[in-house]
Amino acid sequence: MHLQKENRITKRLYGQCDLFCATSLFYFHKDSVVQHLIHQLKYKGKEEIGNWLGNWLGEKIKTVQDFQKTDIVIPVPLHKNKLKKRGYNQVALFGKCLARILQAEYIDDVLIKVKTNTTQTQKDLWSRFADSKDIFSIQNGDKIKGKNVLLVDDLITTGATIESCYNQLIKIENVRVGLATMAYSLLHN
Ligand SMILES: O=P(O)(O)OC[C@H]1O[C@H](OP(=O)(O)OP(=O)(O)O)[C@H](O)[C@@H]1O
Repeated sequence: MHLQKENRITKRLYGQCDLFCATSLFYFHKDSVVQHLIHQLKYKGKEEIGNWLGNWLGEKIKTVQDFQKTDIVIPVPLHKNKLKKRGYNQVALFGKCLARILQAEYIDDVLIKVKTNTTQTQKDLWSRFADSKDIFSIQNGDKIKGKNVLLVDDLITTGATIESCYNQLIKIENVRVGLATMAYSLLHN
């Protein structure tokens, strides 16, 4: 997907997010190995899976011109309560690997999650968008002024989470946003 500037992700987010690059390492299907992997990473303490997936995707995108434009990698944040409970952000190692390989900076104190939403996983499309609105915010915005930011997450389903993050990031002057995720769900296509 990383080789096509227009791909399933940019099409899904068309009109919502204008991205300088977008890719996902895997497609996500219910009851698949990928679902199992992400489940282990998120809920079973297998944090190191993020490293492995980050290196894997990093090696694929490091020679692609659009991804080379990345200055900063920013993870979709967890709310502080969830971070405390889980012990780690499941996309942190993934993002750090991508930052290292793309020779970019990893920054996790600009985009923050200010409201808790209930897990997206059990919701219909409308609720996902309604509940994702205004749950993120920006602090220390100067750090990303004029930069190309690669936003990273584990999974895109409807794109509501990404759109909500995107809308915050572009509030900062001359920020451009790209996207890299571990998996992309075809469920809502
Ligand atoms: O594209 P979307 O429809 O927005 O869904 C994708 C989002 O849903 C999940 O988060 P969730 O808030 O459910 O995380 P949790 O499992 O930690 O509660 C996942 O980690 C993505 O961030």
